[in-house]
Amino acid sequence: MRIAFAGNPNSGKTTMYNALTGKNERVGNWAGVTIGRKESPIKADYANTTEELVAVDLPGAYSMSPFTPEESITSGYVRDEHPDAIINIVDATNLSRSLFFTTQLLELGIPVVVALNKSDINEKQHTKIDVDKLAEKLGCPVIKTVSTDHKGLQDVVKAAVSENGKGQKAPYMQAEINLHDKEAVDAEDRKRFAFVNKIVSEVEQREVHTNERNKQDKIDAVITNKFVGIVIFAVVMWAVFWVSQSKVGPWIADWLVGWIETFQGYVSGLLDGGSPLLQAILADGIVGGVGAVVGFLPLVMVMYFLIALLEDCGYMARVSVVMDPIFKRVGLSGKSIIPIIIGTGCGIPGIMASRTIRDERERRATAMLTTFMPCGAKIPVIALFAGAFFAGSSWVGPVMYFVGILLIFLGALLIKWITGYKYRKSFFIMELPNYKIPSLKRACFSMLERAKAYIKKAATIILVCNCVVQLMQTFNWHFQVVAEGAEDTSILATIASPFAVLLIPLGFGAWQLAAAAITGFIAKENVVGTLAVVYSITNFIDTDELALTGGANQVAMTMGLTTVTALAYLMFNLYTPPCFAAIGAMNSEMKSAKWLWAAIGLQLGTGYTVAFLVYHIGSVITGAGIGNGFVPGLIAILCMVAIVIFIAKRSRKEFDEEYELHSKGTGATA
Ligand SMILES: Nc1nc2c(ncn2[C@@H]2O[C@H](COP(=O)(O)OP(=O)(O)OP(=O)(O)O)[C@@H](O)[C@H]2O)c(=O)[nH]1
Ligand SMILES: [Mg+2]
Repeated sequence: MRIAFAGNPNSGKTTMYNALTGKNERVGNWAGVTIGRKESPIKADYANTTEELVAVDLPGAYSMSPFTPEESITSGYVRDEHPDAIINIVDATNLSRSLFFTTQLLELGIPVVVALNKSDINEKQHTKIDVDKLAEKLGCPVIKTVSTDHKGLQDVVKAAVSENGKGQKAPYMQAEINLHDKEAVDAEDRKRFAFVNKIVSEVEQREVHTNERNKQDKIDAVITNKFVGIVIFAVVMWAVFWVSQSKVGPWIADWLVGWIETFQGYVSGLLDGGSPLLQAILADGIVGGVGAVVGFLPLVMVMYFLIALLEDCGYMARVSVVMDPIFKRVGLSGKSIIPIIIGTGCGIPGIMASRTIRDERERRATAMLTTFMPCGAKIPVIALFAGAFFAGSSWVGPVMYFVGILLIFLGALLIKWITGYKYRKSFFIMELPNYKIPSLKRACFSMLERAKAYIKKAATIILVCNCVVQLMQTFNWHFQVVAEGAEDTSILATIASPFAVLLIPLGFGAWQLAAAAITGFIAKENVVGTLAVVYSITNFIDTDELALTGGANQVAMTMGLTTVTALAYLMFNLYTPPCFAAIGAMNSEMKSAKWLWAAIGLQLGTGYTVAFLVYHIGSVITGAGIGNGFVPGLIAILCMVAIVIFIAKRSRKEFDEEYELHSKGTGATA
């Protein structure tokens, strides 16, 4: 028997699902946490039958007429796959809104059991709901539950089992209307609301006590204030970074890296005098590769832990509200801020977080732009260049984040311009959940969940690629070990050289730099490791900690970059496409080859243009005059601009035609 869990967003479906199945699916104190359907058997101690009961957790929905991809998953599932029963999780603190959906579910002919969840909050607020009367009005069993305390869950499951196969009479039936006729649908919805409100007025008794509500409203007035809200947000994010990047994170990282170094030394010792192939694969490739990633995994994890706390207490939902007006100007959504923040840890979970954005165009644009925000893997690259070329100046890091934000806004404007956004309506409905004390346990789970995406990348792509790069660096095309001083005969050098030519207009046409940038697409942290190896400066760069350990001047000299070209190269690495794993995540979120290629094109173009501008403008400012390859570089950029204009024109035309057709169809005037 399959039991579907359906209800409004943030009503506690996943909490109940986790309690009944023993799973650990993501729970969060904001609407739209669950984005896909999940299935698992209900534990035997909750099921009073020998039959196997399978629980199906669904994304939250306000209505059976889908408005978002998540809502269509839910309505599609209950309508087309006919579960044997539906447990409708109702947020008891918001009865009238929840029952709208309940009455729609009751029309489907599938047995429904209503779980009046969060009834603990109602008790605290002295709100009384007459359960028997509600059950009678709805024509289905109604049971009070507290999912977080596992209260009432057994009864709910029992009721669902005993309703199986029974007929229920829908209390309200929608008239036959044309579902494409917006006005008719609106009129029907209003009637349904009136019906629901009448029930609520009969079964619910609210004690008018506005104190607590007022307190929350007062806090919200400050936190979501247009100006103060942004300042608070900046301070909160600064604190998150400070704790995760310079306090707790590094302590744990140092400790872990110590262990891995010992292990790497041990493996190298075992292989000493053995085959260089094994040495390249095992000690440098595998152990070194994992070490590089594990080195800053703790930083990312501590950050995710703190973000999870912020989400759970209800703050992140407010941040979306504060940021919405700003993001809306450039055609994104207030919710875009969450992927961008998460993306500062790792682009993959960041891109995945864009899934909760309702509008498809906004969602794709967010997934496309999120990785302009420097991720954790880019921090070692920034640190190396700051150390070697800018005397460790503290402005380098913040400037890179600032430019990242700027590029996100500019990119969003460009996408808005290309896609003819002005014709489209944008909605922003973000319910503000109640504030609550965040759960440490849940923050741990959330942190592990997000870190998993990251670890998976480390265990697969980075590991394999690191091995391949190590091999390509160690051997030449005759598969002989490359002699010292002849590094430019290695496989890697010969592959990277043609790319280096393309980089001359950016001020860094050496094969070593091209090779490092290429390995950067595998994983950005590779840039540092590859530079260390190709320039034989491993004595100054710790390839495990990916950090400059001294000799900043020698490193700068060996690389042969000026401060201007170094800055151009750094920015090129930061703002060109992210690593392959993140591109893979982009692909699965965008679900459109056209958008994916557009994203890669945009990122390549942006990185190239930024580096070009920094190099040539920087050269002029520092008195060196226009740099090398200005004309070919300019031609390349003008070609890119021409392509963008061409695409924009074409898509504009399509939109104009579509819009004209649409306005004629509905009789509206443009
Ligand atoms: N006080 C109280 N809080 C609850 C209860 N059930 C769930 N919550 C909280 O409600 C919030 C939302 O829970 P989820 O299980 O993620 O809600 P959901 O319905 O799956 O949400 P979406 O996936 O976004 O549709 C979390 O902060 C839970 O801790 C309950 O019975 N009482
Ligand atoms: Mg959920």
